[in-house]
Amino acid sequence: MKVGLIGCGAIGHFLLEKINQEKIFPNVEIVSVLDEREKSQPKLAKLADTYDLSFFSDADRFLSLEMDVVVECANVEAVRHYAPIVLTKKDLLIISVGALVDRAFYTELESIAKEHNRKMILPSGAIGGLDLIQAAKVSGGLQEVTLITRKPAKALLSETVEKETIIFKGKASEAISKFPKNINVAIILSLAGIGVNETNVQIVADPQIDKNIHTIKARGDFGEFELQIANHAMPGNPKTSYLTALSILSLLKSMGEQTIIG
Ligand SMILES: NC(=O)C1=CN([C@@H]2O[C@H](COP(=O)(O)OP(=O)(O)OC[C@H]3O[C@@H](n4cnc5c(N)ncnc54)[C@H](O)[C@@H]3O)[C@@H](O)[C@H]2O)C=CC1
Ligand SMILES: O=C([O-])CC(=O)C(=O)O
Repeated sequence: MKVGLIGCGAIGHFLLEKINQEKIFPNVEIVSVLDEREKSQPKLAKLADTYDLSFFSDADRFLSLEMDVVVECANVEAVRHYAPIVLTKKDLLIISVGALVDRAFYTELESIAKEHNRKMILPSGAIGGLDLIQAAKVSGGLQEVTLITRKPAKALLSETVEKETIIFKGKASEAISKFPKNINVAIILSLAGIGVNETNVQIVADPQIDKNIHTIKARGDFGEFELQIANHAMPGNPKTSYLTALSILSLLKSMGEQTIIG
């Protein structure tokens, strides 16, 4: 399976290391990277050489390559900009799912994917339990979903705080507009569950912790559910949890398999 990346920061580098260098999947290879913000040409040339791939800052040339799936690991603006065009040509895995908070945009992407017989693939990212949330809502019986995200204060705030501080309390739709690089998890949880206008979100900046801790609580006809994930950060980006990159790897692996789990 040939993979293209949009964005080559902390997640992109990790995927290159695991897939192209360690070759953890025999039939998967990253063949190309688009990173329009990376202006350092020598750095690009070195990466292209190290990982044996093509590097582009031009989307048309990137998309003209043969690729089975494009993995977005850039940011929500990149999704808004590239997703409609990518989905006319390739399957697209989106990690900056915050861009899908806009219902009209999400519907537009779904209809482009349908028209061009492409798939839009949305990993669980830095959280888990989405299998349960989806099952719980399948016939309408999911009543309440809450996400409490606790991150190191320096990952969320430019100013210092002395003690834990609730910096946001509201719905997922508002949370992502205020913290687009920190709370994509609220949007994937909403898409799996009861939607961005119904999912409750609380964000806590905590100067005492060094992990990204997400607690999900749900209630419905199935019963009650609570799950807490204490994530290590990605080397290279304290805002991003390591599990996010693992969830992309895991989905890429499952795309080549016959059995579906979960
Ligand atoms: N769904 C989830 O659970 C999570 C999602 N995320 C998302 O993943 C994204 C990537 O995370 P990291 O790798 O840690 O970020 P990063 O900041 O280390 O890397 C992002 C890369 O994207 C590139 N980029 C920015 N705009 C671009 C554009 N328009 N076109 C092409 N490349 C562009 C930058 O140059 C940079 O190299 C985050 O911005 C966030 O939106 C992060 C954590 C959890
Ligand atoms: O990585 C995390 O723990 C969560 C995150 O940044 C996001 O959802 O955007």
